[in-house]
Formats: sequence, C-alpha cells, structure tokens
Amino acid sequence: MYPLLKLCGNHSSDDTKLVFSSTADYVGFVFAQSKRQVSVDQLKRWLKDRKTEEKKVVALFVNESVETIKEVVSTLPIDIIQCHGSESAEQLREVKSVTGLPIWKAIHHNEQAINTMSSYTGIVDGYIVDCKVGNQWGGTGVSFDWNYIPNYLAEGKVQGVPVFIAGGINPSNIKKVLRYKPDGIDVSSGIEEEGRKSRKLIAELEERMNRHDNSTSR
Ligand SMILES: O=C(O)c1ccccc1NCC(=O)[C@H](O)[C@H](O)COP(=O)(O)O
Repeated sequence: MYPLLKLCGNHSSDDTKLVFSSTADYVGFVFAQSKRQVSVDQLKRWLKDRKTEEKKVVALFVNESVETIKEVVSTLPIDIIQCHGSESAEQLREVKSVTGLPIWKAIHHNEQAINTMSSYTGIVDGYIVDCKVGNQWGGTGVSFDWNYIPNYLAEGKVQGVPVFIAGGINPSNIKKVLRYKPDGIDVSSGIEEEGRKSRKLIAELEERMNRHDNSTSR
C-alpha cells in the first residue's frame, strides 16, 4: 500500500499545473507568511482550469484568525485546513465549527510532542509531524529524527486519524521514510529546484514510491 502523498508549498501557476498532473492525493498552498505564500486571488486564477475534484486542496495557515480562515475557505475550493502554528485545541474546535471543514494539525517534533498531540484528540482529523527550525514553522527541508516516527504513528492510531511525516523528505531519502509505513508523507523543498516545483524531482519521488501505475487510473 502506498502512503498518501501531499505536495505542499505550491506558489505559482506552473507549480499548480505540475502537482495537479502528479499522483499526489493532496496539494497544499501556504497562506502564512513565507517565501511560498499565496493570495486568494492568485489561487483562484491557478485553480480555475484545474479539476479540483481529482485532488484534495489543503490551505495552510499559521496562527491565523478564524475570520481570515473563514474568508479564504469560503472563496476557494478548499477541502482541508492545515494549522501549522501553535494553535490551541480550543482554537481548532472553533475553526472546525465555523468552517465545517476537516482540520489537520502540524506537530513539531520535540519531547512534548506526543502529549501535545493527545491534547487535540477528537478535534483534529489528521496530523503532519514536521521539524521546526529556529522561528520557521515549516518548509525548511530539514528532517527530525525518524526513529521517533513509530511513536507518532501509534498515537495517530489511538486517535483513529492519519499521520503524515514531513520535513526534509526528497527522492534520495524517501525509501528510508517509507520503511516506517507512515499513513502519508508531505513534501515541499525536496521537490523544488531554484524555488520552483520540479517535474524531474516529482517524477523521481513518484518512481521511488512506485506510484506510476496509479496515475493512469486517476
Ligand atoms: O512551506 C512553507 O514555506 C511553510 C511556511 C510556514 C509554515 C509551513 C510551511 N510549510 C509546511 C508544509 O506543509 C511542508 O510541506 C512541510 O513543512 C515540509 O516541508 P519540507 O521540509 O520543505 O519538505
């Protein structure tokens, strides 16, 4: 079984075209402050000619107000809201109740991370376990210690929700992370060349995940 694949941080019309022609299950767009930040108007244009029902579109926020999140998701065909900051369980409950959309929470690997995860039990619909570097919340290209992956997967199982592994995954190390059998993987920097999503790197990633057969039946 393949893990689910999320390709995140798409920030141009070309990136969007590429990831929609890939075998990714989820395509992610960053609304938070970042070199990959997108605006509602840009995304409206880029998604106009895409068959958005073929992929799930994920909107990523960092410590954003409920009002702004509501505005973004009511204007665009967003399927999932990903909160990638230090949002509390109560804040996520409110986002979920106001938008009616599934919520994924990023968990930044550290000694308290499993406790943090359990504080969201029953509220969130999935997790992205990522690496925090300095004041950057994500998209760093840096991996955490993958020996901890089984602990995160076990907590996801207890909660009955999928756990995606993120942070520094690329075509060269994908085989290693797949050995842990994560529910999903989330990649951004590892499929970029000169800051843009690369057809070649996406193809290499898919090749190493053996997802080619799948793409024809989607
Ligand atoms: O991608 C960003 O620039 C970003 C900025 C602020 C918060 C989160 C961000 N990205 C989150 C993602 O979903 C990435 O896919 C994830 O962090 C993995 O990134 P990478 O290590 O570059 O593969």
